[in-house]
Amino acid sequence: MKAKAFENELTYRYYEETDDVEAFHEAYEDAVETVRAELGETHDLLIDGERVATDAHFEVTSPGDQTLTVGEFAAGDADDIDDAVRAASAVADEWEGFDVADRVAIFRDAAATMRDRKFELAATISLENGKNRTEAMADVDEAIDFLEFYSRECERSNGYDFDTGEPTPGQHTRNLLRPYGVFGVIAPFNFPMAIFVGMTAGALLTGNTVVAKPAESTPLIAETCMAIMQDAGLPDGVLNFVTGDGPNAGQPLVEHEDVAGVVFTGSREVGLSIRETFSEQGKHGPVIAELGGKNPVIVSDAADVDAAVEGVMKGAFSFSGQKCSATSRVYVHEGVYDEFTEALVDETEALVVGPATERETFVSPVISDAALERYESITERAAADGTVRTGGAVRTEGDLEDGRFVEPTVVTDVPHEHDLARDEHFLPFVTVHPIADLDEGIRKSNDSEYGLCAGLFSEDDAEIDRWFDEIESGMCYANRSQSATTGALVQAQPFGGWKYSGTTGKFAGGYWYLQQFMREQTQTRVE
Ligand SMILES: NC(=O)c1ccc[n+]([C@@H]2O[C@H](COP(=O)([O-])OP(=O)(O)OC[C@H]3O[C@@H](n4cnc5c(N)ncnc54)[C@H](O)[C@@H]3O)[C@@H](O)[C@H]2O)c1
Ligand SMILES: N[C@@H](CCC=O)C(=O)O
Repeated sequence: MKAKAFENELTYRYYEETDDVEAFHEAYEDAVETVRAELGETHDLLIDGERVATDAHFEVTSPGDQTLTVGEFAAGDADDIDDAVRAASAVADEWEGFDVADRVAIFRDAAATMRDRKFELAATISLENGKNRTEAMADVDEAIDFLEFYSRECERSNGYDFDTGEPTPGQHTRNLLRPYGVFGVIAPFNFPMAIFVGMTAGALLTGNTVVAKPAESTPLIAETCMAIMQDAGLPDGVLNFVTGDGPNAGQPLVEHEDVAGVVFTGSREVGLSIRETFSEQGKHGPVIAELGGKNPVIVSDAADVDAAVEGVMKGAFSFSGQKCSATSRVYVHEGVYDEFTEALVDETEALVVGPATERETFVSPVISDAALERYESITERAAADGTVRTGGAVRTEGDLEDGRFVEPTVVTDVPHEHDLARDEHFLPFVTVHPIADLDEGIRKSNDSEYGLCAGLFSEDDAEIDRWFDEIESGMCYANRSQSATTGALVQAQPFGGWKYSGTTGKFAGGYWYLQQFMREQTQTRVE
């Protein structure tokens, strides 16, 4: 059955197709200047529609230039979380009672505002989390797509409310999905707009109220999006916003007795600990968690090697590998291993490492000092236990001096069983391994606790069919030179993982996502 067409927001592609790429760059660069001039403010929480100041604050600086203060943000704690959850509980019945058309209208209005302000939003993302301009705009586009797609799905299903008829005379029946109550939304830094907006809208459109906590390194774009949704007409208390860190704001949110469900995207460790907490507390509501990946790509001897090199390079190094979907291990048929590896090294060495806002930059900064230290540690181990074919150094020259810049790194000669090829590093770091045949590639690809994204390069249809059948992965891409494993589009490529890459087996941006935020009820009235 064919799904109803959905038009994705594809901003950069639109400018390319209309032969007006220069206009894209000018609009973005103007927006960077405007946003930069407004950075450095102090930001409060939002609870019950009111701005709430805290005594303690934390500073966020730009990863590409740590002398640039993005802002001072309220350090929310357990008391703030309690106030926010109480506010969300107080309006839960009222919000559930909203007509689905009225809820949808609010989120469509928010999508329209984001569309109008997309260059400002992309510039904010670049300055706050270090994404280059095309990656930042893709983040904005995906947020708009989530709002439009989830709105369409709520409308199409009449808010998941069905008149199930009169099965026997006099029994009038209705089957519907109803919200759980208050949802905690806990977001990661790496898609600070799309994932924050997508999870928040998922919970709210389905009639839950929300307390949202963004990642501590990206509160500004989250606050901007929260304000857009609030201004689009959300009643006070329906969406509450608490900035702060994991232990002091995230953990109390998860543990709060009136929080019925949590939607989380982030590391496996934190996601599983949230599920554990729910289980220990005897909570019955859902923990919808999208977690990490260790995404394999197979390059067969029947591959277009140039396409494979391009796909792996983009999959591994876009946004400096800080994507759960990043290509991180490549299994290459020994017949094309040398050709592939040498070309990958050449292409990687041609990539520009630089500030996110520079036009030529491909490899932008990494998010934190911890990420920088992790890079130093894994590249040292790669040099000791294998061969660093290119990369391996922290870059500090010229205008990179005040940022956290590292070289994209290609490593060979570490065994498939090595930690470097098994653990998620979330950095521009890829290992390449020779294989004898597709069997070995599939076996090694599947030999992982993760199952998020996978790629195959082969011109042989029988190999592709077999790989689709046998690969243990949520997202499977064959011959995708635009990126071997990253860059899913809402509706056509719903995003999620198997095994430890997710807790529910249902994917964001897909047809079975929203139902997770609701529980079923059957009503029978005898007249
Ligand atoms: N599968 C997906 O769709 C997907 C998408 C994006 C990122 N990710 C994963 O996210 C990770 C990177 O993001 P990150 O570094 O922001 O992840 P993280 O787990 O460190 O943090 C995510 C969020 O959890 C909060 N948090 C931390 N400790 C907490 C606790 N004890 N209780 C409650 N909340 C807590 C953080 O403050 C942050 O808001 C990677 O593992 C990546 O693979 C997965
Ligand atoms: N949805 C994004 C990844 C989100 C996680 O980091 C992609 O498809 O690349």
